[in-house]
Amino acid sequence: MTSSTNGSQPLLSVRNITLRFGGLVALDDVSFDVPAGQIVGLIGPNGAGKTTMFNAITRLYHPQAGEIWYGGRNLLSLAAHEVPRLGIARTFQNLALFASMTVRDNIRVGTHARTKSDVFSQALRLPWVSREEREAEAAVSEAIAYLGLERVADHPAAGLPFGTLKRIELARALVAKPKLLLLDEPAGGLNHEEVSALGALIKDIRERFDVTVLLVEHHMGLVMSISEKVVVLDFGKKIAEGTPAEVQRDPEVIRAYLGVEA
Ligand SMILES: Nc1ncnc2c1ncn2[C@@H]1O[C@H](COP(=O)(O)OP(=O)(O)OP(=O)(O)O)[C@@H](O)[C@H]1O
Repeated sequence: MTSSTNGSQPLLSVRNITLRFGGLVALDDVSFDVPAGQIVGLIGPNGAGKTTMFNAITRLYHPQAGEIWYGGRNLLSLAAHEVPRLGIARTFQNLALFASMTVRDNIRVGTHARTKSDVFSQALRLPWVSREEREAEAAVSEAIAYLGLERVADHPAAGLPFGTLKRIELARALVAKPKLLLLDEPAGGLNHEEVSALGALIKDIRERFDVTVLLVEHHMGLVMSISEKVVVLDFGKKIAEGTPAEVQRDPEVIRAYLGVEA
């Protein structure tokens, strides 16, 4: 196994996570750190456990063992609904948008993670509620412009091209003002030009929004070109961790991908 080369503090620290579905061990004693400010790739063949790891971090799945530390808190002691308020946002492999809602309304859903108003304070029209609403609305418009969605902003999401839907999901994650952005196969279904534009976009997002990125992706060119560090899973186990160059020449990784001894 290779070592990673970084000096920054971890924003996310996954410690000895084991998660089983009945007899199937989807994650087997997996540990890794996501240093603050970095782009970290989480890769592995189909069924390796990548999405399961995202679902464990966001509390949709419940690991049987281990800890997930984020900014001094063990996420496993929290409920799923508490996670977005900590500044963790995600996109989904199979998109999770509301088809009949407009693009703008879909993106606005992401702002609920950052606002603190409830039905009572909204009903009373407390002054901070309208300020919060104005700020949220400005963030929605900013994300629409940043991701080039102005032309479709008032269209329903249904029927829009796949690449556009992916950008809408990204906009929805960004308006939540995340500190940690979990991207699940953002390049899936995109063409060659769209993938290279996406690489530049993810790097720009990291700078502009000051986020840390954990990226699940099958597109090796993308992962290797933008990640500072790559973690490799195979059949639920971590088989390698290191810089893209270290991981690419790791015999275990080559074996896992090619199915042959290196
Ligand atoms: N809800 C579930 N119930 C039962 N088994 C599951 C569930 N979710 C995932 N699995 C199983 O856990 C294993 C890991 O799946 P997971 O989706 O995390 O892999 P992945 O690395 O994301 O794969 P892919 O690259 O194909 O998306 C697989 O064997 C999968 O069938």
